[in-house]
Amino acid sequence: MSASMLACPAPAKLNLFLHVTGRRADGYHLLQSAFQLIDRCDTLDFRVRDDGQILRTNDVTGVPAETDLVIRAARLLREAAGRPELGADISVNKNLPMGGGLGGGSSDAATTFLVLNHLWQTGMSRSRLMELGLQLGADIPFFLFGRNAFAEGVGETLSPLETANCWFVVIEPGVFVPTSIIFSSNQLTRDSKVVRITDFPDATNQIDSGFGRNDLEMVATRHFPEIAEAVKWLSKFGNARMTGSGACVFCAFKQEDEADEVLKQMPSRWKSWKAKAMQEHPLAHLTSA
Ligand SMILES: C[C@](O)(CO)[C@H](O)COP(=O)(O)OP(=O)(O)OC[C@H]1O[C@@H](n2ccc(N)nc2=O)[C@H](O)[C@@H]1O
Ligand SMILES: Nc1ncnc2c1ncn2[C@@H]1O[C@H](COP(=O)(O)OP(=O)(O)OP(=O)(O)O)[C@@H](O)[C@H]1O
Repeated sequence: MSASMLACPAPAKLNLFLHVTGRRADGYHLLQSAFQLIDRCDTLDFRVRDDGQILRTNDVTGVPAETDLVIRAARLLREAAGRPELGADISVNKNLPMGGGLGGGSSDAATTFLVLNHLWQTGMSRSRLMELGLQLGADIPFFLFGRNAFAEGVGETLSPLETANCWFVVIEPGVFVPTSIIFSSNQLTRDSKVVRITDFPDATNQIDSGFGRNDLEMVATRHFPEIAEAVKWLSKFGNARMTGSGACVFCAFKQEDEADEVLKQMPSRWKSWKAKAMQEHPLAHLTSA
């Protein structure tokens, strides 16, 4: 077997809103969130090996290969398939900031599951891959689900969601936010009222409605003033909020030129960019239901 797939995309996500509605006995939090795919991506290269070795072929700053979710996903898939002879060379080209709330590591892992399941011909269904993904991280099932979603549970109960075909301006405030610090804070409110998926506005009203909020934002902005500053600045142009557990901050716009205008005015101390909403994961076709 000498198959390969190069420059495979691992897109980012934004949490359009994120409510914490409770806490499970194991400490994990019950959430409700709208997950939106955007066209800003990491990319990964895969080359199949037949000697049972799974290797990362490049360095990723701050992520030793042993702890990389990509390597852990490949090993877990091989183990679940019971095929110890399967191997791969994988390179991970990072474009998404770590600890940014954009789900970069989770998306890299999901792309690994999708591509290796295809190249190795391990024949796992999408729902089986989602079960495996959840063992490595709460955001991974969403990227395997393949489309925008209303999420419940710890993020693993997913329903398809219609979202606006809009543009986003995203600010990287330049701080790394460890997710566990935000969730373990005693300042975090954990009692948001449970909403129904039908309460989420339809695609035409989403941008103006400003539905919901990100409950993690209050804690993150107290720990990291840089995030508070970015939210304050971007709020001049619309309904700006943080994604996931931070640090990135975003605002939606109906037209691309509105996003361009905001980027022109952006203070130079922040890295910032625009991205377009995507309706489908670019690799969704690689697996069946
Ligand atoms: C905040 C979100 O980004 C929203 O998309 C995700 O729920 C976080 O997902 P993730 O980064 O994949 O998180 P994981 O690696 O599974 O968990 C990191 C840590 O966050 C906390 N955690 C995470 C998810 C969740 N529903 N409740 C939690 O309390 C746990 O302390 C966990 O140890
Ligand atoms: N391939 C990977 N890319 C990035 N981070 C990885 C990867 N593998 C493991 N990690 C670890 O995961 C941590 C979080 O990275 P990630 O980019 O997923 O953050 P995030 O965008 O805040 O995620 P989330 O939105 O899921 O909270 C990093 O600090 C890193 O140690």
